[in-house]
Amino acid sequence: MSGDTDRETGRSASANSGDPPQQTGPLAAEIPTPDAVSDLADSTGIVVWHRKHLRVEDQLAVSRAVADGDVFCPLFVFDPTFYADSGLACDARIRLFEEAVASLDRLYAAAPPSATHVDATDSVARLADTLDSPPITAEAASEPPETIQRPDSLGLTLGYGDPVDILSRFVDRGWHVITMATPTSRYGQRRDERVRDTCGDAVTFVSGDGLVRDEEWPRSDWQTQITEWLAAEQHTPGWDDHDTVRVSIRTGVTPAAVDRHFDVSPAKTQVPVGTHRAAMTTLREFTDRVRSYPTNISAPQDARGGTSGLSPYLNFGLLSVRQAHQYVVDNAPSCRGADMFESRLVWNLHYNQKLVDWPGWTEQAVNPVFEGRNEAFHDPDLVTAWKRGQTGFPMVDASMRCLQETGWLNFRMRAMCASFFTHILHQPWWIGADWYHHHLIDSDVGINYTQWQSQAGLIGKPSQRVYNPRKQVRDQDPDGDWITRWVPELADLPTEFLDQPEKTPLAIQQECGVHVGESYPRPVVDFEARREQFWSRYEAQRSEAARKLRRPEIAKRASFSGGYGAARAIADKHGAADADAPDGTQVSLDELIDTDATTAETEGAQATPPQTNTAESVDLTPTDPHESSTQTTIPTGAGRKAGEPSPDDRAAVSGQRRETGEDNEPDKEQDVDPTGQTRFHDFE
Ligand SMILES: Cc1cc2nc3c(=O)[nH]c(=O)nc-3n(C[C@H](O)[C@H](O)[C@H](O)COP(=O)(O)OP(=O)(O)OC[C@H]3O[C@@H](n4cnc5c(N)ncnc54)[C@H](O)[C@@H]3O)c2cc1C
Repeated sequence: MSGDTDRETGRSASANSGDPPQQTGPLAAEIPTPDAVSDLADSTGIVVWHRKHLRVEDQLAVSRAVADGDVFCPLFVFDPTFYADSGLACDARIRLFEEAVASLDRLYAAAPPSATHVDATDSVARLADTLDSPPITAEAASEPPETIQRPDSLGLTLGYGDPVDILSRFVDRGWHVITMATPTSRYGQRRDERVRDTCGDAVTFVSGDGLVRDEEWPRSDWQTQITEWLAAEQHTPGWDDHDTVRVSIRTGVTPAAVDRHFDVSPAKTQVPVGTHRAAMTTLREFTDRVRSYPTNISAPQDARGGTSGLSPYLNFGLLSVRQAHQYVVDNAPSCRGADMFESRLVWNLHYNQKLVDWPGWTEQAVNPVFEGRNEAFHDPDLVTAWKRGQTGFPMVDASMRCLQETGWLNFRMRAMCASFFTHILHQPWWIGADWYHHHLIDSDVGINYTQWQSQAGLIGKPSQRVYNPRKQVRDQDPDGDWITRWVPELADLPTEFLDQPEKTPLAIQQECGVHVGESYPRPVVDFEARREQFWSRYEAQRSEAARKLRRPEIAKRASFSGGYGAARAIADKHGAADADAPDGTQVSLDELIDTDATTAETEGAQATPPQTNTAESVDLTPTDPHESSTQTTIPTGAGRKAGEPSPDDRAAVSGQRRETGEDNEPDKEQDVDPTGQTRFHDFE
């Protein structure tokens, strides 16, 4: 990935300049040994390290700690890295997160067993040098709101500094650490590796989120595993079944102090509050109106109050995906809205599984054929026009302004703006993905970056979506209510010109006082010409990209829900005829054995005859020298759902919405292929 010039956090530079703040509590000497707290000899002390998964119910680390520990200490560490420029989160998301930590603190404070409090006086004193220092921009810092204040009786132990350092202090004092594994990349991945290296056997990452880890082919039978996990009993901490003692160390660190120190000043509007009560209320209210969900997904003004609004809560884990799923299954009427919602929760898992399978999604194009795509066309002026909502395409501009002001957009508008950025403006995908990641209050790395790569067409599937923002005006906002809410300078333009203001006759512009090119920009690019350029460039790489999917390591990265079988089916059907040899693709023994069965299952009646592999193209040597060829696992693709389109593939299946009201309906223009080549019907 090239430079960071297009990244923007919005945080004032001064807040992060100068020396990094001191590490603070709890200090090693202030951490009691487990024996000292429980009065039992050789007692087991467990720290539950919360990162995401900010809840106590259906939280495997919490349940394990309560069951297995004599003493347990729930801990959250404010990591200054997330507040620094490199953190990439807008202040609204940071505040929401702080609210969630404070809310978790209150949940613990109210939960049995009541805590043994330990005062960490040295840490508190050190705070004077760090968090209690005056805010950087005194006039800008307002008093943090009630939602991030701590309760009198503390629940969590709060630390501030490098989590690795603080966790190792606990380990040195005889504690074990348990935490929920989370799909991470970049800094989070490196931090987790440092924790493993530093704490060794004393730290356990548990996989309690339904995702499949530590398997060579995680997508093997994935759908079945997910379905079973969603229906399985939730993890409930056995507060009453165990005599576990809870410890809370009073360090003086509070969400409010951290917030004030970093001058967190959310500027967004309509942002939900980050409490567990609000999460539950949101879920209940959505369940009550779930019947109308299908008709409220596509139009941005309907979606704001019509989709669930649960994404920030699911992202920070105030609710688990399973809790939301089971609540709807148990309480919603049987209807299409409930079915659609439940399947979207599976999509959440599907995309997060992708990040588990390959953390590189944030940095590299998943298909190497597309690495560096559009870098040569990088045009900072076009990027700025897109970010600021000044492209001359009203639906794009309304969406981008709405994103910046509220931190939320519905799926269709997110996808349309991503498609426009990469396919029409021809800009590097990661700049747009980082921009979304900064502004979205629900930004989930596992969904945002994988969706971006998918929308940008970097996977290597033959199907592509190019949204037409003019058509979206006609379809989703025919009266222009939403557009003129966000692009008020078009309010007086007659509605029939809102899809293409530049086509408004001059006399009408004169009459209504909207002068295109002055009060509102002309289109920054020629849409049709740009779209044609995109298609021809894409066609030139399409078969090579499809062919790459045959390589096991690329198929693993792409992480189709249909597993390796789905990737190979695409390669066989759309890759170049000399599929294997030129790029040195290595095919495992089991893959060869499995070819017929898998291909037939994935493609059904349309199965492409299996390729005959030449001797040169086949490497029968297992890549791991410790692994004999018989130990090589069978690549996925077997099973009932093999080769079935993944959620993103489904987006390419036409006609679905007309029948189902599905949001992912391809637009009519998309079905018309100007070059006469296969686009949308490949998976039908
Ligand atoms: C380019 C792009 C970036 C995106 N980035 C994010 C992101 O960072 N975080 C995020 O939660 N969603 C993201 N989405 C997916 C989707 O737009 C949001 O989940 C949805 O708009 C959130 O609103 P909601 O909770 O009311 O959704 P609902 O329609 O009520 O859906 C319920 C939940 O299902 C999941 N879900 C819904 N649609 C999708 C989808 N297409 N893919 C994966 N999961 C889905 C989410 O967890 C969501 O909260 C992105 C989509 C695109 C096209």
